[in-house]
Amino acid sequence: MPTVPPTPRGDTVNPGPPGTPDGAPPDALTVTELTVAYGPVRALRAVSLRVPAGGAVAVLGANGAGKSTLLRAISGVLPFHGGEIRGGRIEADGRDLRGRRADAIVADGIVQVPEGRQIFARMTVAENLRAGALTASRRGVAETYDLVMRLFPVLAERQRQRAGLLSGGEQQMLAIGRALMARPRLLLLDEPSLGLAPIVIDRIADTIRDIRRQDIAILLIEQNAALALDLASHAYVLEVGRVALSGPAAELAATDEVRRRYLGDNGEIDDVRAATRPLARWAG
Ligand SMILES: Nc1ncnc2c1ncn2[C@@H]1O[C@H](COP(=O)(O)OP(=O)(O)OP(=O)(O)O)[C@@H](O)[C@H]1O
Repeated sequence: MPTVPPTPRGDTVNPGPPGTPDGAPPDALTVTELTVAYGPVRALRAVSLRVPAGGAVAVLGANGAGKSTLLRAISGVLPFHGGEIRGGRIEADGRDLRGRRADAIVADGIVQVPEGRQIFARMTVAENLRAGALTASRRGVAETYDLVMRLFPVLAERQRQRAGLLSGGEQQMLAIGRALMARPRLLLLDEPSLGLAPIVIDRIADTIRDIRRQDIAILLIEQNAALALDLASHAYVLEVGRVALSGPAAELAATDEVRRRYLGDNGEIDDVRAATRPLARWAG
């Protein structure tokens, strides 16, 4: 798995990879004033956000806020009408993604784990994983496969099993593992906790933390705000297609609005403590 090399800041003789003026790696993703419409329905209005290299950013929002539309536009399956999306592999120096095909964007290093997993049920676990490597160069596939086996021991035990026989949590792990096989620089996660039991969500959350340690940036879309704010260092709140709030995750989690609307703070202080307990760990 390639990692983002540390870049010597301020070194004018060897500024490292192309990127920001101070030689830091370019952001994994920069979205500027993005506007997307479905016919007459404006789903996103001038949305701007960024995911730094190796960073984890969450997008929160109620049903219909535009979260899935944002991911679809980034991954190239939905054309966008206004604004700009830049990102991808470090060598591409923040490539403009307008008009690029979805498979080219995967090859650029931006890989989505779709909502509802969408694994190939009749194929084995190993075949699903290898399918994820189809757009990646052949070099390094075996190493990446080994990394996925280490990250997901449960998949290692079931490599020959048909994917349709896995539990919901295991299928989610397989979907994430398959995305990792494309060796992303940025992983787009669409509602990874959806429909899973709390104990399984904890395991998925641990895996997402492990992935962050591989220097892979993450953009996480979640309705489970407590989980998203726990995993991410920065978050954006979408409301009816616009960014209503953004900031460091721990700060957002402390705002009245986020507590009331997204963390279930209805004045019952015990519930709030339970919902925000993991945040204190991250804030510290
Ligand atoms: N294919 C479509 N055709 C027309 N309108 C759509 C389509 N998909 C989404 N929309 C509309 O775009 C807006 C944003 O939807 P989107 O699915 O991106 O929201 P979301 O935040 O992901 O919500 P959810 O979690 O319910 O999927 C909503 O008003 C929705 O009704």
